[in-house]
Amino acid sequence: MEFIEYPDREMLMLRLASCLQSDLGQALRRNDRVTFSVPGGTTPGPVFDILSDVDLDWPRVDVVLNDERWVPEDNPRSNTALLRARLFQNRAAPAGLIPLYADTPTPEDGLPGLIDGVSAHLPLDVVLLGMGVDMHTASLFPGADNLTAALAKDAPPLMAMRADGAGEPRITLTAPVLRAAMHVHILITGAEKRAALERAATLDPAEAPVAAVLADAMVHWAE
Ligand SMILES: O=C(O)[C@H](O)[C@@H](O)[C@H](O)[C@H](O)COP(=O)(O)O
Repeated sequence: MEFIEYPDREMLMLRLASCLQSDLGQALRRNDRVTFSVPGGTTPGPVFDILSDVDLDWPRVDVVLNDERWVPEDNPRSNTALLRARLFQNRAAPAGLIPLYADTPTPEDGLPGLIDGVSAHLPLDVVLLGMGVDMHTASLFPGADNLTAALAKDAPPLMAMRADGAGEPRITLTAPVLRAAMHVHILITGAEKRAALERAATLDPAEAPVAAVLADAMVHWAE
């Protein structure tokens, strides 16, 4: 794991966007199309704003969320809506979107079609992840009913997850798919998440799911 500390959040977002642009550009020189996986949540918006206007062959980039809450795009909790508002703008507007939501009553009903869609774009080339203070990443939550299955080497690429049993239904990329990416970046801010990340580095993924992807990750942090 490489840990990079930035003097402030503005510099963090600028330098991380530059790293991602470089990794994506490298992948585009090797492949006709590249797959870029990104988080939802409240932290990555500024990186998306910067990335949306960097010089890349965006029509050859396919974007897939790390995870999605099982809500339609008109719901304020939708990560897909976040991407449309903050990343699929400017030069990045023509990038492809690999869906992680389908209009079915439950995630389990939508999974087969979504798995087909994601599988056609594996392995991931560049992954940006967030992390919660509980050391979850994507929707791989400590204590989730099927976390063991989502961490297993033979996990399917996507699984339905619930944070704690009856929690909000979500769909998440699983640990082996995230770990197999050519470049893995983790974006965290604040002292609490730094402490949580340092703790996660000493724990098993069953207790700290982010530990499943730390080994080859580049962690980007500012206060
Ligand atoms: O759907 C989501 O919320 C994300 O994919 C999730 O894994 C996120 O990265 C962490 O929960 C951190 O979220 P914040 O950036 O809001 O702290």
